[in-house]
Amino acid sequence: MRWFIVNPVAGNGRGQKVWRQLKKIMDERQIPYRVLFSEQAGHAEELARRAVLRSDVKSVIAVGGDGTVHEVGNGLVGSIMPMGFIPAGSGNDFALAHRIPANPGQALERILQHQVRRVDTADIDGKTMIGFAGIGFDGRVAEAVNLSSFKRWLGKLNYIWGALRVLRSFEPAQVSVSIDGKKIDVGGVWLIAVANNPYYGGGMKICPFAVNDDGKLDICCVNNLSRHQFLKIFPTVYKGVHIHHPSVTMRQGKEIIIDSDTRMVIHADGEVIGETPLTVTVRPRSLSIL
Ligand SMILES: Nc1ncnc2c1ncn2[C@@H]1O[C@H](COP(=O)(O)OP(=O)(O)OP(=O)(O)O)[C@@H](O)[C@H]1O
Repeated sequence: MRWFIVNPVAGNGRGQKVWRQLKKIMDERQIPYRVLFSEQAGHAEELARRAVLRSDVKSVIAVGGDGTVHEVGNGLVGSIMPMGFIPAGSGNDFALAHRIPANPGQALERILQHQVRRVDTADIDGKTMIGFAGIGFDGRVAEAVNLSSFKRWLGKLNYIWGALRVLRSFEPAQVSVSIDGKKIDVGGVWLIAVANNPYYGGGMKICPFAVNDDGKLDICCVNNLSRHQFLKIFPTVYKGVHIHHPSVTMRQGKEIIIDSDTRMVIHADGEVIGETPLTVTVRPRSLSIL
């Protein structure tokens, strides 16, 4: 039996609408399933953990946005239970990275084919990042977006709205970064992104060469920029050409330890999970996806 974990509030209620379409298809084709709705933040992870303990569950299908992928993935990581994803959120970067169709019927079709792949995730002090994480500016953007009452109306523009809002007050920090044991001190840091997938923030190609089963994390560090310069390179991230800017450094590694002189917010898959200091460690091929 397949379990659907539906976030009804994802994408301004799109989760609920998408579920109605999926239900119709599953019922018409008489495919056995069970549906569970997440009732609050963290609930989808708990439901996914429950599925892992059952021998009658063939796959767990997350219906929502990247936050739902984050929660369901946290519940399944380390197990062999495959995760399917039907995009119904506002950003859907996981879908973009895995070429999952935006059309719910087509995305379901792919899941029903049940082709399992193992992908890397990363541990961040006990929490799991599925696709991407960010420290600094984009942590603050995730915080602003998740607290905002406009979130439901803006869709993909959320992140741009959040970025413009945070830009006014953001102060870069002095950061120490250790990648696989090599430590460097970096001044004027705006953000450090760590990624398994190229996309985040609703289609920004922050780490354009990230590969999700290579056992390595891609790192993008942006530092030493004025507010004006930062605003200027921001749009170039959509095409991934920001990597040529002298203030952008790209690296790869398996373990990244970051500390900063002032508090920096951390997000994983768009969900705020804490503040610096932090240790990010790759977990090679630790999640099965469909
Ligand atoms: N029943 C619920 N009521 C309120 N919040 C919920 C409920 N179920 C899940 N959540 C929370 O909803 C948040 C947003 O979910 P999700 O990220 O899937 O959608 P989204 O924000 O629309 O999409 P995206 O992250 O792709 O922009 C998550 O933080 C999740 O914990």
